[in-house]
Amino acid sequence: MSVIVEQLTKRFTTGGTPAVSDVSFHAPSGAITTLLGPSGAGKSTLLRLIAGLELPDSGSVRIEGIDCTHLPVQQRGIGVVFQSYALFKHMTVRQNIAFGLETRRLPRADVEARVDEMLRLIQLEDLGKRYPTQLSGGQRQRVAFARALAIRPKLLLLDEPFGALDSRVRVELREWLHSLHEQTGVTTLLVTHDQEEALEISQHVVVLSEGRVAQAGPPEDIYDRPATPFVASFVGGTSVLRGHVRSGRAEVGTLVVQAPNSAREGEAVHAFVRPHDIKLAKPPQGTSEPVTGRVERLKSVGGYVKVLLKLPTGETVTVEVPRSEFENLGVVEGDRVHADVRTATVFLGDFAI
Ligand SMILES: Nc1ncnc2c1ncn2[C@@H]1O[C@H](COP(=O)(O)OP(=O)(O)OP(=O)(O)O)[C@@H](O)[C@H]1O
Repeated sequence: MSVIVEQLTKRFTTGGTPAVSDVSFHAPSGAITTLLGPSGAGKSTLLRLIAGLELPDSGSVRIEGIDCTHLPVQQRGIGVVFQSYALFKHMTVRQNIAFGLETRRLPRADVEARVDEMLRLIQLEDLGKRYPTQLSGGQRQRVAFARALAIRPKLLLLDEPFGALDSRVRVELREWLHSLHEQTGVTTLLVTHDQEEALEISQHVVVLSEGRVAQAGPPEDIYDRPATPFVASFVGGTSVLRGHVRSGRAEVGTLVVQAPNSAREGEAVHAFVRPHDIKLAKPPQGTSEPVTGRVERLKSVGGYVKVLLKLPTGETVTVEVPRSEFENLGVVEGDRVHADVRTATVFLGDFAI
């Protein structure tokens, strides 16, 4: 059960900028595919086009090999969960889960059995008689999943399903979705702007920017081998440094990193450096040897310390140092330090980001 989207374009205003522009991608069968991108990238519009809640100007959507581009929502075999719970307030949890089954006129006993199965799946067996207002946000969202899955959809579409929840519940439900997916194996498309969520729970990621696909592939590829400066800066909390190619290496500020093989002497470069890919060292006391930069700010964030390093060029680099390592380092704000870049992604050329 895969989804193939081909050259999909959608404009909301005639002659205006398309919300989705010539988008093609493949969501593999049985996998979780995330549509990842910043606000306004076109993620929800794309999901709504696949669901049949919007019609494209051009292009096609194929679900399980069938061209669904112009099929009504009910005939696409999909389940949808939105950010806002969208449960029926006047119905109990059981009635909400049964809703889709009843509209399909299934025998009563089959409906009851399926609702019981769904309540077990979402681990809310004891709450079937409650109304949505008597549930926590996380529980409501689990009911929304049960309702979407009850009809045995071929495809599950999730539009920021954890977006309205606090960060602790979000992380819990992320784990929960992972195991739910292991149990059901339903092909899933998840819209999120949260890169950690995308990298953690999906097997395939489609990064969108301004209505277009910036890169698609397994999460490791997106993280380790970003194809464009946009992907490199959007995924991984990178610092961007400008510089030039000198003797086959990229000199960015006081840092030196590997340049692409095709680099020409003197060519402009942008280096994208991840916060945990820099190693800091304090120069021995009393030496006047040149350093990489000065520690402008230190901020302890849970298990690591965020160090803002100011380079002589005026550029700043964010470095994340594990707490234990930071204590051995012994630096305070204002200290001058050495920095070594373990790895960086370098793009050639002069461009705006
Ligand atoms: N019904 C609509 N009418 C007009 N413009 C729309 C409509 N829906 C979306 N847009 C526009 O299309 C573009 C893409 O919006 P979309 O909601 O798909 O982005 P998104 O990536 O899901 O963003 P977010 O993460 O903020 O929800 C935006 O510029 C938005 O203003």
